Formats: sequence, structure tokens, C-alpha cells
Amino acid sequence: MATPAVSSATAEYDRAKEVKEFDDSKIGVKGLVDAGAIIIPRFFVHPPENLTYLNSSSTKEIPVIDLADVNSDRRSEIVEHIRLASHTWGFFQVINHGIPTFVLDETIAAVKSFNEQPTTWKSEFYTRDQGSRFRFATNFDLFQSKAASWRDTMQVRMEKYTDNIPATYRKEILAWEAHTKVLAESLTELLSEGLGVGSRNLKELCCLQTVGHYYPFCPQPEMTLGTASHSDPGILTVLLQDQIGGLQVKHGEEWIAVNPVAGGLVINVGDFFEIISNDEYKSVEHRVLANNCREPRISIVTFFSPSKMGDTDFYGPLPDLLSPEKPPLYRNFTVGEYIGKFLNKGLDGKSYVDAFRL
Ligand SMILES: O=C(O)CCC(=O)C(=O)O
Ligand SMILES: [Fe+2]
Repeated sequence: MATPAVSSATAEYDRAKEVKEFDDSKIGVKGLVDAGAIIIPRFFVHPPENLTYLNSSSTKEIPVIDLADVNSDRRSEIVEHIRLASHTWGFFQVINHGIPTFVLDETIAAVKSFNEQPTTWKSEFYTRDQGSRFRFATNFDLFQSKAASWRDTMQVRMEKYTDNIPATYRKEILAWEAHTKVLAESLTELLSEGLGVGSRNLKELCCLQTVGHYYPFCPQPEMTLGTASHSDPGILTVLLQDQIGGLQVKHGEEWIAVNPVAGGLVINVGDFFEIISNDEYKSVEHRVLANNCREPRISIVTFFSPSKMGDTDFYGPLPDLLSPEKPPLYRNFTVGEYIGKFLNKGLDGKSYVDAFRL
């Protein structure tokens, strides 16, 4: 008797069960590696269309911008450099940004150390509870995405209280956030100058959220990703990576490696900035390859997002940028409407800005 074909519904069911078992184990991807996995669970396998150009051979590089003389008569030159980078790439790196090297090193060390604590201790923090100020989990979109990615993430939600951050790492994370906030404000100013609009509105707009990613060695790096392709939803992102590499940014049809620059930070424009700049700045898709090194890859990412999230707080292209020749390219919308779309679908390769395009 012929074996009945497995219906896709059954396959979906099995997948859901396996994902849940993994999530319930609270061991994270690192736990799988520690247990000696040489084959990745099938729910981590990405479809071929996600895995194109994994070994990108392009020699192009995103711009590296030196901020050392930002308060000298070179300022307008730097503003133009940043404007152009944000327009054509949506990504650039900064050096001499004012954050001391020891702060960068200690932040990376703290995230590494947290992830390398015994699984039983770490699993106490493993949760998907959005209300929790400090948490740890494999992929925030594990249950929404079509394929899981080979990384674990700790997430800090900054508010008045910081006592949920484990004491051992509190000092490092708070120092990183304090420094990054100053840098992001100064970048927002430079980006506003590039648009020819005042920066006050944007500065007031921002609240921040930090994640620390841990990409352990992946035994089958050609079958999965570390982070699936996406664009960041917020205004601006500041990203600190160690020396392993693997971050790639989409440029036309190509994937370009964002190679680590010693002491540098990666800056990228988020979807909100693309919209309020009326497409002057681009929010660009990026992804991280599954790590094929024995050494884990660590990155710390701080997202600056609109803080006013009420039902009556509308966002859209900045009125100063509009004229009869330059009509708005987007309708106005609330942050809630936007984030709802993001959380429902997870990282699925493209941004949601088109949902608001006129
Ligand atoms: O780990 C990285 O380098 C990038 C992560 C990322 O794109 C994100 O968290 O939005
Ligand atoms: Fe991102």
C-alpha cells in the first residue's frame, strides 16, 4: 500500500512541535552546540532563496567616516559624507566617535560572559515575556518566522529601573547605553543637518533598546543564517561587533560584507528615518551569516525608536521637506500600527515601509 503523502499541514504541525520543544528546553542555540550537535535541527534550515551569495566576493565596502573633527570647520564636510552614505548605502561605520575603547571591549566581554554562564543559570532569564526588562531567548520571532536563525539574544529594556540586569553585567551595559545615547544624539543632529531641518524634534523622539547577540559556531553554516535579512524598524541603529565578521548589507542586487573596523561602530538608518526623510535616507536590508568559526561572534545593537507611541501620535514625512515638487511619499501612521506589522511577521527579508507608501 502506498504511503500517504504527508500533508503540508502535518509537516507544519511537526515543525511547530519541534520549535516548541526546543524553546521549552531554554538551552538556546549555544546549548545545542554544547551538547555536540553536528546537524542543525530542521527548523533552522532556510529556503535556498535566503541563502544566495553567502560567500559574497564583492570588494566594495561601506563608507568609514571619521568623526574626530566634527566640531571644527570640517563639520559641513562630515555632514555631507554622512548624508551621502545614508542616501546611497543606508549604512556606514564611524571611527573616533568618542566612546572609549575600553567601554566597547567591556560591553562585548559582558555579553560573551553572560552567554557562557552555565545553562541552568542562564535559563532563569529565558523568556518571551515582552514585559520583562531583561531577558534572553533564541530569536524574538522564533514562532513567527518560517526558518529559525543560529543565534541567541539577550535584550535589555531601559527604563527607570535597571535592577533586573544581572549585577555582574549591569555596569558595562549601562556604560554602553549612556555613551551610545550621546553618540546617537550627535549623529541625529548631523543627519538632520544633512536634510536641512532642525534636529530638536528628532532628539525628543528617541527611546532606546539594546540587544546583545551571541552567534555560536554553526556546524552547517551553508544551510542557515545567523540573522535573517531585514531592515531595522526604528530611526537609527548603533552596532558594535567583534572581529569575527559575518554581517552583510544589501546594495542593489549584491550582498556586501560589513568588515569589522578596529574601534569602529556600524551605524544604519532605520525604516522610520527613511519615511520621515521622505526617502532621502535609505533603510537597507542586512543579514548575518551563520558563524563558521569555532569562536562565537558577539554583537551589541542599540535601536533608537520613536518614544511617543500613543494612538494619536502620528508620524510621516517631515513637513519641512515637502513642497509641490517634493510631495509626501508616505501617509501618516502611528508607531503602534507599524510595530504591530513588525512583530506579527518577524524578520522576513523586507521592510514594512511599503505598507505606508502612497
Ligand atoms: O549582529 C549583527 O551584526 C546584526 C544584528 C541586527 O541586524 C539586528 O539586531 O537588527
Ligand atoms: Fe538589524
